[in-house]
Amino acid sequence: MGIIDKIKAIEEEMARTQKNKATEHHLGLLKGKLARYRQQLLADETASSGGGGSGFEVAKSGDARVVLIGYPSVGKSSLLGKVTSTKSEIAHYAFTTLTSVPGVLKYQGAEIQIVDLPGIIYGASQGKGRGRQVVATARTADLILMVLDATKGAHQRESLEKELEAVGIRLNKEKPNIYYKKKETGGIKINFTAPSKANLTEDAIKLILRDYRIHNAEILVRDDKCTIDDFIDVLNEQHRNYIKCLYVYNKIDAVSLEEVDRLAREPNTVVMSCEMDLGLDDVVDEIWYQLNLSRVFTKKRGVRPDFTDPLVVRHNSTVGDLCHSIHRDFKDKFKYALVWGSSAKHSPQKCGLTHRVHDEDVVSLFTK
Ligand SMILES: Nc1nc2c(ncn2[C@@H]2O[C@H](COP(=O)(O)OP(=O)(O)OP(=O)(O)O)[C@@H](O)[C@H]2O)c(=O)[nH]1
Repeated sequence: MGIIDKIKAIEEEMARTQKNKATEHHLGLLKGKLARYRQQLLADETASSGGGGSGFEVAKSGDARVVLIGYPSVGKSSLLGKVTSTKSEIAHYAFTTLTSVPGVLKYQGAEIQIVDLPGIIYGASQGKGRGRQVVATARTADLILMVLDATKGAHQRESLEKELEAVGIRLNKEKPNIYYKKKETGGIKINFTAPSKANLTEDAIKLILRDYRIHNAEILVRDDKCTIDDFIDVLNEQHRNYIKCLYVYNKIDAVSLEEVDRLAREPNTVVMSCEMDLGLDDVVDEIWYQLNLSRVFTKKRGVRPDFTDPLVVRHNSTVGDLCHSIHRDFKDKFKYALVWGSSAKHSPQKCGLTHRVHDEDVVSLFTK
C-alpha cells in the first residue's frame, strides 16, 4: 500500500471511529500515525523534486516576509497591486512559470516582502500538484495573510486551515509547552507538572511513542491544557511551523453591512474592498502590528538621527542583534551604545550588547 493509500485508510478509520473515552487512545494513535505518514509524503516529494520545489523558492528580502494564501479570484493580485510599490527584481525569473510576483510594502521605513502564492494550496497534504511548493514557501513566512472572499461561506477558510494544519503549519498558536528529549537508554519517563485537563495521559503518550519506535525518552508536560495533538506536534517538531495568521476578507462592497460587521469582529481579522479602496490602510496597519517589528534609528555623534532610514529588527531585539543586522562582525568592534527612547532609563542611557531596544529608539553605537 502506498503512503497516500495509507493516509486515506487512516482518515477513513478516524471518520468511522466514534469519539469517546473508550476510543480516545486509539484515535490518538491514529493521529500519530497520520502525522508520520504525512510527513513521509512531504519528505519524499521534497527529495524527488530536488530540494523543496526547484525554481520556486524566492529569495527572502526586506525586513520580513508576508505570504498571501487564498483561493483564486479572491483578490490577492488586486491587494498586492494596492499595497506594494516596487516589484522586486528577483520576481521576474523566479516566478515566470508560476505567474506570481512578490512585491515590497514600504511602511514607515521598513520593507516588507509580500509573496503572492499561486492558486490554492488545496491538495497539498495529499501530495498533489503545486501545493507542496506553495506550502514550502508558506513555511518561511513571518506572517500568513489569508485572503478570503466575503461573499463566500466559511468553508473557504476552513478548508485552507485544514490544509495548512495537515502539512504542519499551526496558525496563531504557541509551541506546546512540553519538554521532550530522546535518550539512548533509561526507558520512557513521563511527568506532568499538573494533572492534565485535556485528554493527554501517560498511556496515550506511551502508545504513540511505541508506534514511533521510541523506547527511551524524557517527557515533561508543563501545561495542563496540552492535548494528544500537541504531543504529536512536539514529536514532529522539525516539521512544524508556528506562524501568525491575519484573515483578510475582501469584497465587502458586495455583502450586507451586518455581514461586514460580523466578519470584522472575528479575531485576527480585517475587512476590505480593493475595488472601493476601503480598509486597505487597516490591512497595512494590521500587518505591521502583527509582525511586531521595531524600528531603531541610528545617530552619529553630533548629527541628528536619520529618521527616514531605520534599522528594522524583531520585537525584543538587543543592541547585539542590532549590531548583527549591520554586519556580522560588528559586535567584535562594539564598545558601548547610547540609547534614547522608551527602552532607556535616562536619556541617553549607556548600554551594552544585552540591552533590549524598543520601537522608535535612537541608538548611537561606539566602537573600540
Ligand atoms: N466586488 C469586488 N470585486 C473585487 C474586489 N477585489 C477584487 N475583485 C474582483 O475579483 C476578481 C479577482 O481579483 P484578483 O485580484 O485577480 O484575484 P486573485 O486572488 O489574484 O486571483 P488569482 O490570480 O486567480 O489567484 C477580479 O475580477 C476583481 O475585479 C472587491 O473588493 N470587490
